[in-house]
Amino acid sequence: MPTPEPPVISVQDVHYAYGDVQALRGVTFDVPAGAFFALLGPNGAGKSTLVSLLSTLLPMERGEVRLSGLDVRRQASAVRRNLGLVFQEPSLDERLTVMENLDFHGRIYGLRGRERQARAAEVLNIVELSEWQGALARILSRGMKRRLEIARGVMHQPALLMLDEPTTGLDVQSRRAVWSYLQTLRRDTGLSLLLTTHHIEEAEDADLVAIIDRGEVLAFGTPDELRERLGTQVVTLRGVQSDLLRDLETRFGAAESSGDTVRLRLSDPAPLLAFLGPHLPRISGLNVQAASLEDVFLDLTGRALREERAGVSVARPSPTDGRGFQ
Ligand SMILES: Nc1ncnc2c1ncn2[C@@H]1O[C@H](COP(=O)(O)OP(=O)(O)OP(=O)(O)O)[C@@H](O)[C@H]1O
Repeated sequence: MPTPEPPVISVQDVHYAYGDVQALRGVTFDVPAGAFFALLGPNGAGKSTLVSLLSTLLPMERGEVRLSGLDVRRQASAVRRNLGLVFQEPSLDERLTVMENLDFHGRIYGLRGRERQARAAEVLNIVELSEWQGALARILSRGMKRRLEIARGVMHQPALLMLDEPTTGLDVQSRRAVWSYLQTLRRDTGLSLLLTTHHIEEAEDADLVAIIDRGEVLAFGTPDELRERLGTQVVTLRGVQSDLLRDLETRFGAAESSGDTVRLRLSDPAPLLAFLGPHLPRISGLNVQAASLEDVFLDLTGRALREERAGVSVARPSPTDGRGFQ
């Protein structure tokens, strides 16, 4: 019988501290090979620390991390060969052409002449940059640069491509293009993806999501499982006066309110909608939606991820800030 493929990521009871700051407190999960996995968490949750341990940029302290069965502690160089990185900050050599950027990367990973050329042509084709192969990287648009970084990230055929906020700074069209190429790569090569993002809608498309906060995994599962755990529809009402809010809370339980906007999470919104009928002339807006990952995040952490991220600035150097392996 063939041995089953090991998980592409296996994290077992991982702890990590920077001096007194406990960044990871016993993180455990497995991601099966071929999966698109999203790591969601607010600023300081421990995402970069986890990603750095996985990519061998930080030394392991306690616990075990494996990539496709390879131990990051004892098989670090094999782990690196199996890993592609796409950084948040641009990391191309702007003085080189599109093809030279790929060629250089291929050389670092020990790809031989003909194999290197063939592979470069293949990945350029996937991201639709073949016609630009002779152009200097400097003249490409932001979206094209990101596509080239993806092509470079998979040039050496890694098992896992790690993407740190890959669509930051891209317009909607370029963002869609990036995702379309990533999906093609997954379909054609069985590549696994690890995404860190604050665009929750990008995580909605993931096969598996981990929500991490203060160094702990609060939830792990498919987006549907996470939403089902919350078990709800979200009803948002606008223009709600305080007497109506009191009435709503008495009948339907605690509501979140901000100004005159009120949100209620209910497994069945029908009784609320029936109750609201006579009050409709008094409210200015009514919306019913299935719970989103944002709602799950809010429920678990008590904070909105968007708010968390809004004030974030990139002051602290990060292992995924574009410098790559030292
Ligand atoms: N080099 C460091 N020295 C001291 N503390 C650090 C260092 N790097 C991270 N930390 C702390 O460890 C915790 C986890 O940080 P980490 O960068 O892993 O979180 P994150 O989820 O990646 O956040 P971000 O989205 O801002 O990158 C935070 O409390 C952070 O302040």
